Amino acid sequence: MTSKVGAVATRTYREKLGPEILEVFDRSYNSFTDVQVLAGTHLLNLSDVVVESPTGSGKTLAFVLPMMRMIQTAKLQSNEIGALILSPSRELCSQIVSVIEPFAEKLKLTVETVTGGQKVDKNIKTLKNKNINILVATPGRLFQLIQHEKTLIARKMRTVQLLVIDEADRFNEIQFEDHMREILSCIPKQRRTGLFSATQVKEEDDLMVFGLRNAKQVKVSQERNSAAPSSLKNYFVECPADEKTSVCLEFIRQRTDKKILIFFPSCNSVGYFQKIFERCLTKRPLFAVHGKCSNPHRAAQIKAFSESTNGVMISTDVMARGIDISDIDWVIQFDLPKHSSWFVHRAGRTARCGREGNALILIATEQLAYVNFLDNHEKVKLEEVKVLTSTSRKAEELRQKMIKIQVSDRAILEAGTRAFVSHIESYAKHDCHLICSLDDLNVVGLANSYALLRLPKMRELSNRKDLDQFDRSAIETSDIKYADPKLEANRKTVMKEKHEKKVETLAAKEKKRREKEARKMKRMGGRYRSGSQNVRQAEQKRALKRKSEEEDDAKNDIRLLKKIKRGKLSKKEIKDVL
Ligand SMILES: Nc1ncnc2c1ncn2[C@@H]1O[C@H](COP(=O)(O)OP(=O)(O)OP(=O)(O)O)[C@@H](O)[C@H]1O
Repeated sequence: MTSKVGAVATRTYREKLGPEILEVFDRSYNSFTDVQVLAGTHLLNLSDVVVESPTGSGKTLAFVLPMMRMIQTAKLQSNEIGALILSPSRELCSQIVSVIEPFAEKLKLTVETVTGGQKVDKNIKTLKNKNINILVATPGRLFQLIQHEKTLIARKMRTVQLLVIDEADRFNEIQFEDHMREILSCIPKQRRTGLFSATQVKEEDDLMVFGLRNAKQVKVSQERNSAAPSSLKNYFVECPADEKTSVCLEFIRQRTDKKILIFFPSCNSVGYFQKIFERCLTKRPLFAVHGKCSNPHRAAQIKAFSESTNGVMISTDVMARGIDISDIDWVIQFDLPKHSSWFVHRAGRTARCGREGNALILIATEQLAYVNFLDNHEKVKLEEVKVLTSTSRKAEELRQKMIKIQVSDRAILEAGTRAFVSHIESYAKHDCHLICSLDDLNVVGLANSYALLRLPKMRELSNRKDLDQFDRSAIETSDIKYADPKLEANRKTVMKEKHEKKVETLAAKEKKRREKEARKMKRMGGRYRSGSQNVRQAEQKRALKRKSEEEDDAKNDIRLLKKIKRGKLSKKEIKDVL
């Protein structure tokens, strides 16, 4: 990496750090990187800093070195916390601690971490009983501890000289805002604050939340003002959506001696493709991590991948930021990242600190606009490559193989469906939906890349007209068994119970229907009966009425006849009668 910082500034900075810190630094490094001199100088001059420097440019030491010096000169008591470092993931926290430890050992300072995945009561015991000079924490866990022990934590942190926020632009995401506010309420305002990231927040009010005072802006960029290091070559390969998995595998197969990191959109995608890749890349060491794995598993997988020479790691964005594995040759992105700023962080897992590195993103034909977007908005220029060994015939052969793998174990069938669902859900939320919308995505093609046997019903796909192009497999999925005998036995029991419940429900429905029908007939019958009854009654009434009318007529006639016989009828009356 060519340095743009002058020799005088570098020398002055070295002198400020003091002999003990330099002794440890000189054991591992020949010279400072630019960001280390620029950011370190400002912090030691007691200025707040907002630092933006490409991935892999040495930002960790850019805050660790001045931090150690600040604590050393503050002459803290053994149980006083001098610095608080916040980082978004437990892996990054442990990575930062590993950089701090050699310096802490030399200066006889103590470092502790509080992160997710650790037991809360263990964290509280550590805070209560241990001497801590440097605390490295994930904001979520520290926030949780403050909820439990605010007084204790505020008391422990009243001597904090420096607050460092690593991957700072992440902390502007909604879920961190409350955490940040609560944490800042526990540390002194007269501290120094340093924000570090390869893609820094720009808006003033986004910076306000961190309590900065007259912060110095440190921007170290290389060509085209990009957050990507100049030693990183970025590529894209255009492929039909239904050939993505095939292209990805062919690309890996062509690089048998390379260490490759592949980003998938979700935990479920990582879980599913781990099972597929295990059966397709049989000779390659394969590793997988995602946010739902336990701490020990994640740490073990990352360590094993770091130590491998040609390993393939499939991961979610839990490895997208900060993770420092120096000899990754290729980073592959299976699909667009959820946030476009993450593209640089993902790709920046390679080409660390001046080393060469390559990154590839798989772009479906309908996503090509993303290439220009990256060029214009993330200052990242992508060069097109072809994966000539991947053909539509090979993609279909792979799809058939993936179907066979799913048929061999229901757990993989279900993992594939969950993976596809979470892929679509993630895609529906990415921040470039104006240029790469879900509506434009070839969902049926992507479903074939996942080798789905059935298209799952999803709210996100409910209005689509193209789903009937999906070739629904003739395989009866309900016949696919779990490979795990216990799961299969349980499934059979569940299916039997479901069947019996269904029979019962149908029988109950039928009974209810019959009863309802009977009641209806009864009502109808009654209404019918009462109807005919009424008719009869009406007829009877009419008959009675007729009868009484006839009787009245007969009586009138008799009365008239008598009048006529007695000559008592007037001419008019005779006329009326006739
Ligand atoms: N002065 C230096 N000389 C040589 N290598 C260095 C120097 N400082 C740091 N490195 C190495 O460079 C690599 C990247 O360092 P670091 O992880 O701090 O970069 P970063 O800028 O924080 O990257 P990211 O943005 O991905 O978090 C590490 O392997 C580190 O050991």
